[in-house]
Amino acid sequence: MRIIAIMKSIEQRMAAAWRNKYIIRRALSTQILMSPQSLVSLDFPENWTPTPDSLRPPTLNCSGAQDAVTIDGKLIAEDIRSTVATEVKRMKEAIGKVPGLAVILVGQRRDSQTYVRNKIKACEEVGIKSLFHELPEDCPQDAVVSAVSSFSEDPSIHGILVQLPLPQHLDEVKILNALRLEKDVDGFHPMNMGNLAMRGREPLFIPCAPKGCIELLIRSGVEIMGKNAVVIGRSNVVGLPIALLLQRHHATVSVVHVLTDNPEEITSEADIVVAAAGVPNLVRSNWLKPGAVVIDVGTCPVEDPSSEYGYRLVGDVCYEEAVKVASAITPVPGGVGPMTIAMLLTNTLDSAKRAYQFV
Ligand SMILES: NC(=O)C1=CN([C@@H]2O[C@H](COP(=O)(O)OP(=O)(O)OC[C@H]3O[C@@H](n4cnc5c(N)ncnc54)[C@H](OP(=O)(O)O)[C@@H]3O)[C@@H](O)[C@H]2O)C=CC1
Ligand SMILES: Nc1nc(=O)c2c([nH]1)NC[C@@H]1CN(c3ccc(C(=O)N[C@@H](CCC(=O)O)C(=O)O)cc3)C=[N+]21
Ligand SMILES: [Mg+2]
Repeated sequence: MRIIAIMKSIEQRMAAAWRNKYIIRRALSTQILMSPQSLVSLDFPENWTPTPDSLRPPTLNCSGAQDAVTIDGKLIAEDIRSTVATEVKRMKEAIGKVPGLAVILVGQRRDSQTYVRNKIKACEEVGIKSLFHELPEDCPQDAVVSAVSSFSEDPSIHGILVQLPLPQHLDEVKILNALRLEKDVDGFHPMNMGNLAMRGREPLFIPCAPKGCIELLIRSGVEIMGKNAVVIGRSNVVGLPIALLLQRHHATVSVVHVLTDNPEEITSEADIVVAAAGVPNLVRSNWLKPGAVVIDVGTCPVEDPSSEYGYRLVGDVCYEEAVKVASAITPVPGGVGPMTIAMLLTNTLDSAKRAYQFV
């Protein structure tokens, strides 16, 4: 009996030692897992100046007595954009080429028009060439497919983005199939998603908003490894890839959706909450564990005659309540949105570097 007990205890200790070694090895290989070109960087860039807020690392399990730190996505995105600008300049000087992005917008959605405008403006600022192709709401399927196909053939274009959602009558799958894998800067191609999901494989591109969320967490000093993360939403473009990315960073991930029983109960167990449901103010204070880190991806346009374009953006998280409970939170606007655009720029730059074999 005694010998068995001793054997058991040695076995347990060995298992624990192995587990710790495994975790450390994993941490060290995170950079490889993510690959340098698929993430901007896991370290702070040299020219990054921390804000007073970001100097105060969000502490998990705090009492909630203090208001949450605001994670400034706009500031972090600006920093990434300036790094991209430097790289584009270096590329232009060395080989006389610049990255090119094609943006296809079908229809008249006001919010889509704003996002597309922001994307094109961001390209201009960093020296990426952008081509904007606008099509009417009622345009035939063939017209969209042929626009995608012609950009797929154009060697000066390294990224193609078809702004979603498309009008009802269009077949999203067929249209995105016309998009060359090497130019899928949105990361929506099944081959990119499959490689993101599988261990030991690397996608060519990681979807922009999910990649932006992870960058925000890393650059704010939030540890992901070993933490409970809850993703609200499971769409192909946001919820699913975020859940996959969090797993790559060794979080324990739950995904909550419309058919989930007691979503608030599950979410209130989370150290990290990523809300991507598209439901304004869905996440209330009772959904959150004190000290949780909250990333709000939701951008829901609501009528507001007093604002510039007749609407304003509302997040999935009730900010006023969450700020009292969480340890860190992203605002809407000024959180994930600007990061999504910054990641689009880095994906386009990476794609051009790959095309010209420029390091
Ligand atoms: N900031 C940014 O850069 C970006 C913001 N967005 C925003 O993110 C939000 C989500 O986008 P997207 O994924 O495309 O939206 P979808 O409508 O495609 O997906 C929404 C997901 O949320 C789930 N969901 C909806 N309502 C609830 C609820 N009450 N409780 C729990 N889960 C719910 C749905 O569940 P089910 O699957 O069961 O239907 C679905 O999986 C939108 O507001 C969008 O505008 C998107 C991209 C980038
Ligand atoms: N193929 C495709 N790729 C996308 O990446 C994609 C898409 N379709 N369809 C819609 C969603 C939404 N999305 C946003 C991008 C920028 C902001 C953004 O810049 N937001 C700013 C404010 C915007 C404003 O000026 O109103 C902010 O949150 O601070 C928001 C949301 C990308 N999406
Ligand atoms: Mg949708």
